Amino acid sequence: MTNKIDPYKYMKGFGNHFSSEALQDALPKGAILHYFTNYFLYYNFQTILHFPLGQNTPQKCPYGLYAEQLSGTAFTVDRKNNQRSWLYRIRPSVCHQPFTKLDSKSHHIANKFGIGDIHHIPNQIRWSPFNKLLLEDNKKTSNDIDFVHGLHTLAGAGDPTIKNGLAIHIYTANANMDNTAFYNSDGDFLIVPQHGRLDIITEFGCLMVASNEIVVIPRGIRYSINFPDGPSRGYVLEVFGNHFELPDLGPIGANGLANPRDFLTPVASFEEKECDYTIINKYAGQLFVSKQDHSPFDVVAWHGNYVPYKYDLGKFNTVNSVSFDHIDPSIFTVLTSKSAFPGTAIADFVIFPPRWAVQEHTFRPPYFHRNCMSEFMGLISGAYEAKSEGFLPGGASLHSHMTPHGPDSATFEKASNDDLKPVRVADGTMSFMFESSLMLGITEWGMSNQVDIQHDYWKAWKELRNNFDANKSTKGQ
Ligand SMILES: O=C(O)Cc1cc(O)ccc1O
Ligand SMILES: [Fe+2]
Repeated sequence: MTNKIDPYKYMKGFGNHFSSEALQDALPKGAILHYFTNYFLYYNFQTILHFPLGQNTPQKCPYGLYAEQLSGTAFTVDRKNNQRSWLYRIRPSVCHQPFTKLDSKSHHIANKFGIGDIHHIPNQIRWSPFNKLLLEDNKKTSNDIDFVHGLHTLAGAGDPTIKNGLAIHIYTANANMDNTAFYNSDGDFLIVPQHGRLDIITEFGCLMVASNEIVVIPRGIRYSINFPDGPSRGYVLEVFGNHFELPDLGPIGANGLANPRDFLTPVASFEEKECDYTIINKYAGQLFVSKQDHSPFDVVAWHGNYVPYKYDLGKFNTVNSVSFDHIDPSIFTVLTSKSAFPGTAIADFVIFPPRWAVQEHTFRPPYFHRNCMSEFMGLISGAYEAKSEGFLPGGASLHSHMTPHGPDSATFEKASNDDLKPVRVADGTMSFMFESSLMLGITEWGMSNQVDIQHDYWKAWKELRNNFDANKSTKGQ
């Protein structure tokens, strides 16, 4: 049995406490045993009245469902940060056979990010689009790589076992996860599809996620991904610590950047399916597999604030300088996963959306800089304003701690001489940055010949000439 509700309906809001029922009254409304006295007729009777009382664990749940809590934060976390959802399901998740570990050779997920485990390199690094995987990976044909097996860890720092750190994965895949679901115990996935839509079935409902949208699936939530457009590619930012939240707005005020009501969470939708089902779990960077005899997507109703959600990057409300100078890219932060140090993220998800550039007497593209943070960038479509060539959709770059970088020679030359009228920047393009306070290292795979590292990337800045003339001052103009 499946419910008749359109599975791709969404509820709006970020951090809301949602309630959703695929069958009417599947959420426990609570029951109160009420002693009712009718003085006129001189008899007492007892009745059960149904009130809209928010009970989570009634003695018996509606429709014979099981109640199950999914905690996204410790029980004792302060109320404003506490995240949990209650799921009312045909069977509790515990109905599965024991997990067994998958051979690490059967997948490409890394679990060690320490010194000596992966490559920490101070050079500027750029990868051409990750194209090779579908054809060459493990000699598989282009017909049989699902999302989990198409995941390749490219970079990372920290350790999921101490809930501190992040990993960056690239996926290229085309096969549906038939009768297979995945959940991650290590961290939350922020998925950036670059090519091809993701048709995602989750315990909370279904999401269709296209390029220029992102989806966040917090740890523990089970899901399957299908690829309705065939071979697909994208980036994944996994954070091991705090969940993603909207950045504070400070002097910007109460509105702007990613507006909360543009985040979409699916409505409840379920299937009652008895069949051989495989559950894959990423646990401490290893994959474990378990069998069960039914679909895990059997949640008939749920309520809570620990949920998957998607966001259309085209809805980002961009702010920037309307006078002069290039403002730091933190103005483009969509979501952040905070560390224990105020203002210092484990990972910020930052985008560079199409916008107007109007700054006067200003070098408008990104400046030359060295940063105490790691900057990993990817390109969804179009071209990035700081690079005239070589940074391509589906490719990536990494500029690590204190690694100098900035506009390439051609961009510098052009922007130093441009007529500074108001212009559209990056029309039709979308690039993004995963910026981290941790020092990112690159995995064996990220350095291997299965990817295309552009070894001449350093030449992007080679043509920057010495323009110095001690006798010539333009007074900064
Ligand atoms: O390096 C990059 O291209 C990202 C970036 C963009 C920007 O506008 C300012 C600083 C910065 O690191
Ligand atoms: Fe940068």
